[in-house]
Amino acid sequence: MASNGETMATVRIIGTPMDYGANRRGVDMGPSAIRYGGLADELERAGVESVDAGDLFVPRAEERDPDATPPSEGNAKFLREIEDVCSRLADEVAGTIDDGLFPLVLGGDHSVAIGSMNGSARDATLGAIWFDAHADLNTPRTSPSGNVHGMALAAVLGRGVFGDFEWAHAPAVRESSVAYVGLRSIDDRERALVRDSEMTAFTMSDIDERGITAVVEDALEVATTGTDGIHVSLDLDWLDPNAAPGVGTPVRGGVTYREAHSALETVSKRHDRDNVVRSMDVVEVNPILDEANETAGLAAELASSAFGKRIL
Ligand SMILES: NC(=[NH2+])NCCC[C@H](N)C(=O)O
Ligand SMILES: [Mn+2]
Ligand SMILES: [Mn+2]
Repeated sequence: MASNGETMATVRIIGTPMDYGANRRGVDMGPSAIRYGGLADELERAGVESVDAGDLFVPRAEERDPDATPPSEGNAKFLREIEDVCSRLADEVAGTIDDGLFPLVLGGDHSVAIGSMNGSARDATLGAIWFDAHADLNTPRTSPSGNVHGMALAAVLGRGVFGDFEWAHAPAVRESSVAYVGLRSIDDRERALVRDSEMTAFTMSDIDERGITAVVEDALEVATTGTDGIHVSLDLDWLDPNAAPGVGTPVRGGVTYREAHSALETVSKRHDRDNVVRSMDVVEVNPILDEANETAGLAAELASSAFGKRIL
């Protein structure tokens, strides 16, 4: 993530057009919308080389074999479809890192992070920063919706039934190395899970009080301490709906356009110094709900800020 591309590895874009985790509502069109929103140009302007691996194959649920294992686990909708996609995504991400490239995964709903993080954590202990309005820490037992995007982080951490699923649980991601930034919408049963966890949770109130830079610097400390590198997971509903209307689960009171850029620049500056970021995903862009592709364009811009784009 060097500002002028001196030390930044080539970025490999991996589209994952999956909407199963959001109960199939259009977020599968995110990868095309983000590309159309100017991702390659934005990266080029940041001085970052990129290659596009195209999109992972995501079968339509109607085509699944009716004799295969049951589609869901308890209340978790489309869990088998998500397992199939995330297992292949994990291989892609791990292979990309092996090739010395930097995986940038375009979602898709937030359950793609299960695949990205499992791939990134295959040969390394991995910290993470979760930029999101939501904690995504439900399990099939606690989820009010049954939507796996609200369980993505719980899956990676092996909580509840996910502890039995090798494709979901990444033991090389320790809870104490995960930091949330920007939380503001947590379900009743999820609140205790977050409070009792070993994760560090920076809410919107923390950002109000301390400013985005101090909070992101602390989050970087949490995620880099005792790990080989970090995963950056960017859910576009982290931003205020004024800036990012094209998401399935918008929540008022999010970060502004400027705060978002500033946060990712802070990540990028740290990466310039210490080469800490291993992988990133940009998720939850829903073109059906967007206004003239604004949210997808913003996703492209924010990715390039993360990779070193500067104003001057
Ligand atoms: N990645 C997301 N947008 N997650 C939204 C989750 C919403 C809610 N907490 C749920 O479990 O259904
Ligand atoms: Mn999320
Ligand atoms: Mn969210």
